[in-house]
Amino acid sequence: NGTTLDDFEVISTIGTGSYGTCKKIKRKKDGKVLVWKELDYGAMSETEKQMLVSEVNLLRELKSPYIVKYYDRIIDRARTTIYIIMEYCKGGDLATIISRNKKDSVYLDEDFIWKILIQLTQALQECHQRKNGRAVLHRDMKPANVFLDMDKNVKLGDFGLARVLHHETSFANTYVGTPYYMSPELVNNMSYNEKSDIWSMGCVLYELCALHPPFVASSQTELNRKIRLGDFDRIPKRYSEDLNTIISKMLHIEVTKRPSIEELLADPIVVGRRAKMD
Ligand SMILES: CNC(=O)c1c(C)[nH]c(/C=C2\C(=O)Nc3ccc(Cl)cc32)c1C
Repeated sequence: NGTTLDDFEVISTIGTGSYGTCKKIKRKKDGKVLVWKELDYGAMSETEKQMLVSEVNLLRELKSPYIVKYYDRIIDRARTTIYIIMEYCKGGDLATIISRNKKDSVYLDEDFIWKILIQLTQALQECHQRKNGRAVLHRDMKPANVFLDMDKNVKLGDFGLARVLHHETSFANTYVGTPYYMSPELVNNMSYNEKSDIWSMGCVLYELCALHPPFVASSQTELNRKIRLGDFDRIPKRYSEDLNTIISKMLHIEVTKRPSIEELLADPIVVGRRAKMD
């Protein structure tokens, strides 16, 4: 592709994480506002670079109104940096929204939470539909990886990139943040599967209601114990039994009892709510 860095103007830096830096940019030819993620692959092994390439290619394949749109990529060999150009999500990330509402002690509206529930489920449906045999598991669904566009529609971001960068050997593995959203099967060192994404989605939706994760502890060991037990308080009473029922189903500690994406979308409660929204 003929895209170069000169085709864009950097407006501001949005965030910096273990993955690299996210910047708000403007495309000069038409003024369109986008973002790019700058990833320095200088310290990556050949394997990690291959993984990064395949993750970016997967991102290109995923087409859903509820997944951040991939536009292009630029490779600057002189700076060993890859720039991944994606859509701008004006509403920001759910982690910021949750912490702001928590600070102001303001609960989020139930309708807003249902909209996120339904759109996140549809985003995962796109991921789990096997792409040429490969299911793209998100692996790192958490409030900081769920974004909103200017109409407050969900944009699921940060796919396998997180996995590539948390690849044990890369520097990015300097462990940041507590794994509140780790599923029981992962705590028990079993394999990650589609149902693990359902569990994480349940944690995100629970946190949107309660403004804190379902399982909180001051140590990893204590957190693992709580996750294994699977006991959590009901979401605040201002929220309906229907919402509590659906979120509780997603947080079933037994993988087999946890609904799949298809089962969630076919659940009468979800069907009923979607009918009211469309
Ligand atoms: C407080 N959060 C923000 O201000 C914010 C805004 C306005 N946008 C973002 C993030 C993204 C954004 O705007 N587009 C994105 C595409 C992919 C990924 Cl992984 C992230 C983004 C963030 C974190």
